Amino acid sequence: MAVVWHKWLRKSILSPFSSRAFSTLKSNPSQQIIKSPPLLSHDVPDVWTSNSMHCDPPSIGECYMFGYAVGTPLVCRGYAFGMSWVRSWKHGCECGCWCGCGYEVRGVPIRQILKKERYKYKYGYGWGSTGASVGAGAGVDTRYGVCRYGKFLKKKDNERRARVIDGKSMAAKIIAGIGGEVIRMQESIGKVPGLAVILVGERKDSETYVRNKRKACEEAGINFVMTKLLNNCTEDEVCEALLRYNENPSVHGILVQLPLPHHLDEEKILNVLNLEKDVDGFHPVHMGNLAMSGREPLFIPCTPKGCIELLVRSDVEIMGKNAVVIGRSNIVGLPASLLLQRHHATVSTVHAFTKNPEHITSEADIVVTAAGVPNLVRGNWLKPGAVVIDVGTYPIEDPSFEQGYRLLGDVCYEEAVMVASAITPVPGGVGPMTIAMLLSNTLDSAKRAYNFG
Ligand SMILES: NC(=O)C1=CN([C@@H]2O[C@H](COP(=O)(O)OP(=O)(O)OC[C@H]3O[C@@H](n4cnc5c(N)ncnc54)[C@H](OP(=O)(O)O)[C@@H]3O)[C@@H](O)[C@H]2O)C=CC1
Ligand SMILES: Nc1nc(=O)c2c([nH]1)NC[C@@H]1CN(c3ccc(C(=O)N[C@@H](CCC(=O)O)C(=O)O)cc3)C=[N+]21
Repeated sequence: MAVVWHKWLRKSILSPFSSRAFSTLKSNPSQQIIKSPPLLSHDVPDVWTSNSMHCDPPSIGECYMFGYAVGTPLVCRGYAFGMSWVRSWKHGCECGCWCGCGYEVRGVPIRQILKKERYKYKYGYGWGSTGASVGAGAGVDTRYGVCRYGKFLKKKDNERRARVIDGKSMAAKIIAGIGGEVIRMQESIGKVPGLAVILVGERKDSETYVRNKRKACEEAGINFVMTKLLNNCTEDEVCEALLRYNENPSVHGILVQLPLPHHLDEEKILNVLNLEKDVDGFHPVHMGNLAMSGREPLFIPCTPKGCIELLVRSDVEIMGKNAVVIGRSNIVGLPASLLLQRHHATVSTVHAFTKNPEHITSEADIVVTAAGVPNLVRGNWLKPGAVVIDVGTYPIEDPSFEQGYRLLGDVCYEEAVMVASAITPVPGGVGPMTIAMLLSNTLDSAKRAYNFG
């Protein structure tokens, strides 16, 4: 492979690098949309952390390279690029190299990583080359942190950075308000709202989300109960637990934590849930009412409701704006589109079969993305000044984090923050608001049950 690389280098050394590299990248948008497998490992072998000129890939994957390197099968999925420059002046020259890649190195999704090397020679000419570091893709450079490149390089970091929409503190305020209402309820009628959660299996991320829900309930004074079932439990066991909560008058909201293990029929189970306690708002009756004008659903799904709250509380006008929702799932994308439409936005949907998603997205004033694909939305997908709500939460194993994993959003944050006017972080954006909305739905349900205004 090194031989091919050198041939190509000789042929291309005089060609202008950057425009070619980026236009090739741009004209191949499909390379940017690669769905990652679930729960990945961080093991990048040492060979990728050396910066030698040698680059025999240890295994075959997909890789696309630009600049002074050839498209080569490698362990890097997505794309990698490398480029060199030589700038000469009267008595010397400057040269250097950049290399980087996107998406995945040995299955590890990463933000755009860049290594930048720069050399100055006082006399004569020289060239910087990304050498084997290009050949090796950015696996070499995962240690160097997040890059800014191309047009993003030109902006100063502290200028034009988007406002960060702080979902965590917004949610804390909402939960405190709910707490106040719970006290009022308790003092007037001696009752408090109750939330029941059914958790099947041992997914670490689900356990964290449920733990966060319990903690929020405790803060607000909402009674929290949970049934934990084994991964291999039967449908009947789940339904029995559901039926018990359906009948229990001190439970006003029931949530079956998704995803369920594959052997369980989600639709069948959710159909058992009492409509008046379906605080997730997933039942077709709630969705139907959400979709039809002039009707009010009993419950609005928590995540899309949280997205709207984030926009409204950040003073982002929705009416008359172009909104793009990436994803069309029953629990996030579809209800988010319906809700935005209710708020009089003009809504486009982008999904896995959408052609030119970056073009559609780049016309949006508001982008809500819920695909579950890390780094799907790049800086150049966004209209300058757009507001970005990143719903995506993609867990990747990371032993350095307390829970053993960390979360990635759908948006390449470091790029988007230079283009957007406001953006939600992951974590700390939509997630906490989802929980606040769950509590709000539970409070509403209890108020309805006790006819308490
Ligand atoms: N922060 C929070 O509170 C919450 C976060 N989430 C997160 O949001 C994300 C989405 O969740 P959910 O809706 O349940 O996921 P689903 O997998 O059910 O749906 C994903 C949607 O994204 C679309 N999609 C997938 N890949 C692409 C792509 N490359 N380009 C464009 N569209 C794509 C799919 O299209 P198609 O329909 O064509 O397959 C589908 O409509 C996940 O990361 C999830 O963890 C979910 C709930 C709450
Ligand atoms: N029936 C059902 N209803 C849901 O609403 C539901 C579900 N199933 N299954 C999974 C998704 C996902 N979801 C999240 C909730 C909280 C955070 C959350 O608290 N996130 C924190 C970080 C959490 C962490 O540290 O891992 C944050 O973004 O700051 C994230 C995601 C609800 N969902």
